[in-house]
Amino acid sequence: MVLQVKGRRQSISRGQDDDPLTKAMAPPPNETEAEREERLAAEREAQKRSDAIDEELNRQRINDKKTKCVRVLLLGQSESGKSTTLKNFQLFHSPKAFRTERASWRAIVQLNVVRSIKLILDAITEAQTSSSHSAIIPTSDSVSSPPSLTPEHLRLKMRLSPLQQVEELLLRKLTPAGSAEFEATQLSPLTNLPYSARAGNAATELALNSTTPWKAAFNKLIASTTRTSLESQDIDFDDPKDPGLILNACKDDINALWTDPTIRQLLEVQKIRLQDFGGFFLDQLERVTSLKYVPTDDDILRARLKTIGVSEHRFTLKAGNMMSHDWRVFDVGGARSFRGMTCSHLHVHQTNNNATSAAWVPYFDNMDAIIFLAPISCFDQVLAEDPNVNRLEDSILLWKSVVSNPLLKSTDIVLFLNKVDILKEKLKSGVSFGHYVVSYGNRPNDFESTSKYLSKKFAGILKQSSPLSRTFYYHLTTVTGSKSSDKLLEAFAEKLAETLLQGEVHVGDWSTEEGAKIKLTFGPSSKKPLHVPLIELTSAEAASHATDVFLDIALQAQSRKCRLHPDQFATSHVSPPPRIDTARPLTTSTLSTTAPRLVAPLPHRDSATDVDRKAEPSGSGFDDQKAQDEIKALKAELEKQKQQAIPSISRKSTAVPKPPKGASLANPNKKARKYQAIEFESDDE
Ligand SMILES: Nc1nc2c(ncn2[C@@H]2O[C@H](COP(=O)(O)OP(=O)(O)OP(=O)(O)O)[C@@H](O)[C@H]2O)c(=O)[nH]1
Ligand SMILES: [Mg+2]
Repeated sequence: MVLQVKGRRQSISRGQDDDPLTKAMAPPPNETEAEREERLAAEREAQKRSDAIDEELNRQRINDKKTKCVRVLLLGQSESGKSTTLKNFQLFHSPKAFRTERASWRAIVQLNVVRSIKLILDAITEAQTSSSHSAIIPTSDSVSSPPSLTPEHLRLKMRLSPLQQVEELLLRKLTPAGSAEFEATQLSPLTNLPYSARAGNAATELALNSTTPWKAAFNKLIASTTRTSLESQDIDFDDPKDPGLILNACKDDINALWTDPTIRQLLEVQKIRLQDFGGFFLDQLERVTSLKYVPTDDDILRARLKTIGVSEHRFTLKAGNMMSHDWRVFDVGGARSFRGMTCSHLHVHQTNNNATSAAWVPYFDNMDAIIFLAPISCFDQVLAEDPNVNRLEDSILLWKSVVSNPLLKSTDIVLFLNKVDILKEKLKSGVSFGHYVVSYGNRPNDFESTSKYLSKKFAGILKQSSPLSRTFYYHLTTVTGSKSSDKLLEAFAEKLAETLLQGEVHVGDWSTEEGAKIKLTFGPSSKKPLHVPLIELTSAEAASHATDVFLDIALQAQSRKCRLHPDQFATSHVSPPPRIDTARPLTTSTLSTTAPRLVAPLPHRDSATDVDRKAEPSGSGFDDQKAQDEIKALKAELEKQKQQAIPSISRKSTAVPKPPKGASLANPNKKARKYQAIEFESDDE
């Protein structure tokens, strides 16, 4: 009988006999009836245990729902803004935790700077290899003639070679010892380029696996000797191996490269608009390469680090008098290889969207809501993963596959039409939306019309493709955006930080002796500097006071901790703030009056008023009659200045020549053909 069984198995599949699993599972060849009974009983018991575990898991899942845990999944293509949205959640609901990670984000911002420079250096290299250069420049393009590089450009390129070392140092800091967790130490490919030649050379982007404890790894490496006064984050500014030292030493060369008109022209010819890339910080070089640089909240939102895998973040949200809710937000990697979805069933342009790892689908079960991010500014860009696919086209395909997925039929989906700021800027600079989205035709090339058009298209797809009817929720978003009031404050804080860096606040008569009269001078190079003796402080207190107060004002004002009351901001348009003339150094009058003017009239007490209070060194010399008189005189002068003031705070960076606008980012004909292939079911407007 046993032989018969064996024979039957052999007849089913000879190969199975070699399979070790089949061998292990097979009953012993000479099993008796009693043994067989015993084995079957054991198997039944094992099955029972397995069912009990399944039941328990199910119960936990139902309990999760009962305990009002809100589960939100962030979806969208790579660079759509998922992780940035998550950072916003963290910033607003666990700001303390968010800010304790500044030290780690400092390294990411520095890496982003290095990345931008490398992209420029690559562009120079490409220009140098003239034969390939002429092959990739579309001859029909009016701005295609490459500018001539001078020996100075090549010298700059050579002088910036130590940046390679900065990158290595930063990566070593961020990556746990011996691990190869970084997807690559190479930097991002130029994803807005039409040239297929680039795709072959495309290096992978800076990325960290969500399971990599990169922040912890970074923190461990930081010695605790020198600390800033900012919210317990640890940055060792005195570390001789701080990569920021090299970056700081290279800052003039970096600036020379970035502001060079020939280089700007070269970037334009090669259709590189660095400003549109995530992690762009070159317009703020002075600040981000300063030795004491600490990232602001906005910097963290702008810093680019590609997500690999899936990460889960938990918050407790309390809205008004409502019960608090536990939220779980899941952030996934949006690059094609991490989606695990296929769009092959779609009738639009067939994409090579095959899954290599089914990372998204397991998270579809049990979600309360999905936030889907579609970056609408990218209508003229191609995917990093596939330079033949238009990014907007990819977003539409992905949206269609998500809303039509049966597993998600009862899940609410909220659409964020994101990167509105970049879209506005692009349209304003003359890039034609209709050129790429052919069905848009000759409609106005403005934000209102294009965003309305796109929202209707996304709504149409939802309506046609959802298995069950659902409400269309959508928002036009800029997830990196600060409020305009914050922007004004940020401009001020930047100016103040710049002034500090330039030495426009000067600590004189320095002494560590007890009772020494240390003098604080605002705007020492202006006509009327303001001297404030710090007579009531000990020298140690004065030192700490001067450092803490001004670092706090400059750095914390840039964070969202300090807000202008909206009304206050509105009036500042009517009665503009004093002009800070960048042609001359910040004067005493602007410094001593701008800070209180911006933050003091807040109607309620908040962190901003705390900062303000700290900003006035009361009891530290302001009772000095001479100083008081000077302040009065300066205030009068300020009033006079206000009459002539212009309604904006001009910044030094505005003096830097901006790149010429109006250049399209990719080969228009190629993109237009690609995108034309998308069939919107109806084009009723
Ligand atoms: N200007 C602007 N930049 C944005 C906006 N949203 C996101 N970014 C930037 O775009 C870059 C990419 O954003 P991420 O949040 O990392 O994108 P992601 O969807 O998580 O990408 P993956 O992790 O690759 O899936 C970051 O540098 C962001 O700062 C926006 O609304 N405006
Ligand atoms: Mg991400």
